[in-house]
Amino acid sequence: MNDAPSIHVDGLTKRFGKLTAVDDLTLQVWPGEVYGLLGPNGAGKSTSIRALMGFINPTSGRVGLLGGHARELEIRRQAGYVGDVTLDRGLRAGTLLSWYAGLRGGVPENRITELCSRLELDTSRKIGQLSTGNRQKVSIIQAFMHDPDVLILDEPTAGLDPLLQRTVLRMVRERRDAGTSVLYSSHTLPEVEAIADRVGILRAGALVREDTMANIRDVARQRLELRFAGDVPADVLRDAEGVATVDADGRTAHVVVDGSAADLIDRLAGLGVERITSHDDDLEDIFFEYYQDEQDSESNRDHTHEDQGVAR
Ligand SMILES: Nc1ncnc2c1ncn2[C@@H]1O[C@H](COP(=O)(O)OP(=O)(O)OP(=O)(O)O)[C@@H](O)[C@H]1O
Repeated sequence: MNDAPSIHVDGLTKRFGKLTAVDDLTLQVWPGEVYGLLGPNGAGKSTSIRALMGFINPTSGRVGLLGGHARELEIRRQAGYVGDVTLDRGLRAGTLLSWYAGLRGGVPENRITELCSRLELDTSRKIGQLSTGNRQKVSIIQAFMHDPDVLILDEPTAGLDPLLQRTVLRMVRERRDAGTSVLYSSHTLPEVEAIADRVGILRAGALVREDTMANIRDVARQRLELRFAGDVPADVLRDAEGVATVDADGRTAHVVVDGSAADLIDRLAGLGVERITSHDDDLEDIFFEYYQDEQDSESNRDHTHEDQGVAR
């Protein structure tokens, strides 16, 4: 890992009237890392990202990209952003992409063609005639076309079908492997789980948990369904390390394990297990804990809306 983060947010606070949208947020993203910013609607993800991009001024705290600020042209040239990108509806997609290429100091034509074909974008159509998903593709292509050193992606797969979502995740991984720092905001867990090396959970504007995806997986609960050839050896299962609960139902046992299932699997040898099913909701438990509380606190928050004149 390099010794300086490419993206840093230090004590960022953003208030809109009485509403604290972002509350003392601190995070760093290192070269070659994807940082997943996860949180329910209204948690403050977009506001943090807008401040990071220099579209709005922080109430307090500091933000930085590549040792400078996103408002500096040289820094902006090395950054890619997907989020509130306003696209000129009257222009053809191809013309707009060429214009973006010019802003970036020139991008080889075949790079743009390659991205358009990966995302299946028809560049001859006018932006105003494109569906939401196709407009999102234009936004993604302009962000990736110049192989940026930092990528700030605010819900980049919004409006895309599952196949294209996977293409975008693959594109993000390719940039990450090339050393790009990626801040990836999403409100869906499976997406963040699939892409992030580290994850920060934002709730009511504050970071309530930050950890590596690997650590979160290590402590996450697992729900296993074990089907035995004969009776369920419930006592053996209960004795295994990490096993929280065992429910026997005929020849099937429903077992909840905290963390590693290694000891349980060792003990199962020779006990006639015919089938093991793992339910993929282990991580969701962790996240739902936070989401649940968020719904309560959201309803208590003061939603004073002020137009702060977002600059683009
Ligand atoms: N210009 C603004 N004026 C007033 N309130 C605002 C403004 N922009 C955002 N907010 C409020 O700040 C809070 C955080 O919003 P933000 O858009 O950052 O959340 P988010 O996590 O990105 O949510 P989503 O997933 O829905 O995009 C919300 O309560 C929102 O209503």
